[in-house]
Amino acid sequence: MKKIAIIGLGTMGPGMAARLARGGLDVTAYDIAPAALDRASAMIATAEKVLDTLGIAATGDTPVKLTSDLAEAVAGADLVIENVPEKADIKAGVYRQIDALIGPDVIVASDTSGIPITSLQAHISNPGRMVGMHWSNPPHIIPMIEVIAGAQTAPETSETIKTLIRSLGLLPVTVKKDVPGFVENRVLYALLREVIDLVEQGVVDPEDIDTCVSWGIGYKLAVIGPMALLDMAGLDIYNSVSSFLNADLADRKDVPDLVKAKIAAGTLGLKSGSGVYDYTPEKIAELQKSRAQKLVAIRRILEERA
Ligand SMILES: NC(=O)C1=CN([C@@H]2O[C@H](COP(=O)(O)OP(=O)(O)OC[C@H]3O[C@@H](n4cnc5c(N)ncnc54)[C@H](O)[C@@H]3O)[C@@H](O)[C@H]2O)C=CC1
Ligand SMILES: Cc1ncc(C(=O)O)c(C(=O)O)c1O
Repeated sequence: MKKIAIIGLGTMGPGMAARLARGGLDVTAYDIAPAALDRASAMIATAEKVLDTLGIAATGDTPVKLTSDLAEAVAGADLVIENVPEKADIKAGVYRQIDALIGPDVIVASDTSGIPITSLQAHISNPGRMVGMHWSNPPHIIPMIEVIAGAQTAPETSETIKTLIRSLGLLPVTVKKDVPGFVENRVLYALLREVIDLVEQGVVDPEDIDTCVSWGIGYKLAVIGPMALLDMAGLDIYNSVSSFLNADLADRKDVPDLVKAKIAAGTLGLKSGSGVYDYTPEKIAELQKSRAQKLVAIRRILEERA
């Protein structure tokens, strides 16, 4: 694996491009939107500084190349990673475009947050070469990457991606069934459903639930995984609490009203300056810097190299 094309340079693409290039890979990145290409250079430069802080030495010195030409991006690529919006029709259109430009042996990976790979690989002429490669945000800092095979993914395709992830010093997690949301987002969205419900019901304010989760279960889970936590608490305790609590937990099937109202108002979070909280441009810059510093410091401790 030498040459990688990244398609889509929004929230995820730039950090991923920087991380792969730091691993010695020859990365070319493409976006359909000129504004995204303009923003990408600064985002890649910021990610590179964080990688320096993480002590991840460069194994080559090929800088990420940016292009507005899809054919140029995928020319000679061994792997194409798709990072376009989480809309099945947009992704399908991109796969059809890529398919006409690449040979049958080129691996096509999707960073989809949870669209089953089996449905996406219907748009690729060699579906055996398509696989899910789900990074976590921010992709240059979080070392875990889910690898998901669709019904038609060849076992060697998944193996090649896992080998690549390990060669970068990152952690592949094999998702054994192509379920919506895979594993990480099934867990995260179970948490987010409950959190939003508690705020909507007036049980707790956003600031307090962030304190509760970050300094309670979040802090603990970084060291003790949830299955290990069951043993630490005692399965008898889980049995007692779950026998009355599970039936009371949020179970709504649709998008919560709080989120629908914010979307209707155009308040999407950091990207629009307001979401659950309000942000100034200065506050966003400060938050991104301090969050990266703290994530790097925690990662160094968890890797026992503080
Ligand atoms: N935002 C997050 O925290 C995470 C997102 N993901 C997934 O990664 C994928 C990308 O997500 P984001 O980076 O957040 O999205 P985004 O909306 O920030 O960026 C998507 C980029 O794709 C570009 N694009 C749209 N149509 C295109 C086309 N036809 N060809 C090339 N580029 C095109 C847009 O111009 C934009 O720059 C999605 O599937 C998402 O679910 C995965 C992990 C975390
Ligand atoms: C809210 C949210 N949704 C999806 C993802 C993802 O992993 O796809 C993330 C993330 O943090 O990476 C997320 O925060």
